[in-house]
Amino acid sequence: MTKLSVNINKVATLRNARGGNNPNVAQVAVDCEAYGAEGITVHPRPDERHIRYADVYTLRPLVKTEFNIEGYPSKEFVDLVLKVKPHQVTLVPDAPDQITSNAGWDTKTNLAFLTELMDVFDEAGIRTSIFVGTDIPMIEYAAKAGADRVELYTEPYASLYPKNPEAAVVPFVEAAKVVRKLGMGLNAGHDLSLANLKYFHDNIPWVDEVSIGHALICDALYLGLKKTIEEYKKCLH
Ligand SMILES: CC(=O)[C@@H](O)[C@H](O)COP(=O)(O)O
Ligand SMILES: NCC(=O)COP(=O)(O)O
Repeated sequence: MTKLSVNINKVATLRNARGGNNPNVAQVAVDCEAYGAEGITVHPRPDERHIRYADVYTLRPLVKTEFNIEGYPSKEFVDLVLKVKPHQVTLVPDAPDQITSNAGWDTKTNLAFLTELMDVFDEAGIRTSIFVGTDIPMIEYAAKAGADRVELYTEPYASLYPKNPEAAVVPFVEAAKVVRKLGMGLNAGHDLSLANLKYFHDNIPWVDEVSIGHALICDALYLGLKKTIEEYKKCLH
């Protein structure tokens, strides 16, 4: 079964626009779970332009499904994750001022750095995931670093999908097969949407979890949050 983890960054973006507490990010997380989300993802960035470090502490006792914290492993981020102890931490190689994630790790160059981090999080009992592209050696080095899972960066799939779905998914199927062979769990995310999720899942039904934020929150403007989550879950069956 593939779990749907809702990334609530964009809910925080809207809240931050006025400086108050509307929408209430914590309540939205609770409601996402009530509507069927099997996880909540947050990606705190150094400028706190959406999810703030304080939100992460607030959310921890409220999230009853799976809490996934994504981000670049700066000292502040690692300290936050070790204090909050989510179910899963996903390491993403983003620069501090990056608009959004736009690549996976070079796991070969960063092998020593990532291995050390995997050890730290393992010791704290937190499942680890490394954000990677579909380049097979990058997946193999993520396994060498000791990651429990990888998260495939799906933006290249999402951008090619409207023109050529088959060509878009082929590298992801190949990468997903390697992940399975190496005995790691498989996550996927970035720009997944109601338009492209079902085809992705039909081709890679063994994906453990997808984390979806931007498109899902946009769809919720039209469909409402409950119906939106139900529609995304239908794509995963
Ligand atoms: C790793 C990843 O693909 C997502 O976490 C994405 O970066 C969401 O972050 P933004 O909401 O800041 O775009
Ligand atoms: N890990 C990907 C994620 O959490 C959400 O990415 P997006 O759907 O906002 O592009």
